[in-house]
Amino acid sequence: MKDVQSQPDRRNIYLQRVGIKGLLYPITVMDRQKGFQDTVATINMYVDLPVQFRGTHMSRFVEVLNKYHLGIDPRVLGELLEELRKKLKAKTAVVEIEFPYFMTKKAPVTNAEGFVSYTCRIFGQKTEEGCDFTFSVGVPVMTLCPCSKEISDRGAHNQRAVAWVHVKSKRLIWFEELIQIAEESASAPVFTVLKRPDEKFLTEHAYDNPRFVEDLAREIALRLKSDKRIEWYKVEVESFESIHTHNAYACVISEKEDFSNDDTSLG
Ligand SMILES: Nc1nc2c(ncn2[C@@H]2O[C@H](COP(=O)(O)OP(=O)(O)OP(=O)(O)O)[C@@H](O)[C@H]2O)c(=O)[nH]1
Repeated sequence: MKDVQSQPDRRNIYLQRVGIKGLLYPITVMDRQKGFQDTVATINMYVDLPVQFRGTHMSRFVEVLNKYHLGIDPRVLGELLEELRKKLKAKTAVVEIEFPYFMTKKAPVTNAEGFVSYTCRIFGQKTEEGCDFTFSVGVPVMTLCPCSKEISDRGAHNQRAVAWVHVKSKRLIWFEELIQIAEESASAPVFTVLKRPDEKFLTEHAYDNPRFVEDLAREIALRLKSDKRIEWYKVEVESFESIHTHNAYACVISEKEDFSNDDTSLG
């Protein structure tokens, strides 16, 4: 059978990224409470393609993933990326993994339990220089507006928001730790199961902790800045404003790195 992908190409155009996108795949991730958690990921995998090749060998991406998809952690991902580079004769290999991560949360007053899902992302890149990983988690929270509270005789507009926390770190940081930082920094966390006593508590707790999106981004950044394990961070807060047709947004990127490392654009 002719191997079209291996045919020479004469257009002299280097392709930074070729590969597969949107692969739904079962994975196992580390879980601080239970050891491991099975979930379903959407995976993108890319390599670079030198000018002389017509196409990459797409079947090899999934062949490599088949060997490594259990126990997704940085060591395993480093080996997966190195094997991709070798199998596809590439200089750079990239993997992007997004998955729902479930934690059981107890309501603040009644301890009623329910699963809350958090969107987690792992970005990994391997070049001749080495390996680079960014871990991200989107945390749903509540924000209550400080201005609305200050100027109104009664009440204050409040809404759900999402705080995206992106970190590069020297040592393992649990997603649970980043989730806790975001929830403690917001006006209030959000839950799946809430009884009336819980609802009363959260309503009053949020009112006592008003937060602009700027406040929440800064509060989270302060906590990340003081964590010696963290080499780089980016915090994005987007609040789904209850009184606007648009959202409010704030972003802070750690001053340690330039923006070129910013492989965490949302969407
Ligand atoms: N490079 C490339 N491959 C594509 C594209 N669209 C589909 N493919 C598929 O990629 C698959 C080929 O993958 P390869 O890994 O080259 O398959 P193979 O040559 O049998 O496997 P190897 O012997 O490992 O190279 C086929 O199913 C192609 O149809 C494309 O746009 N670009």
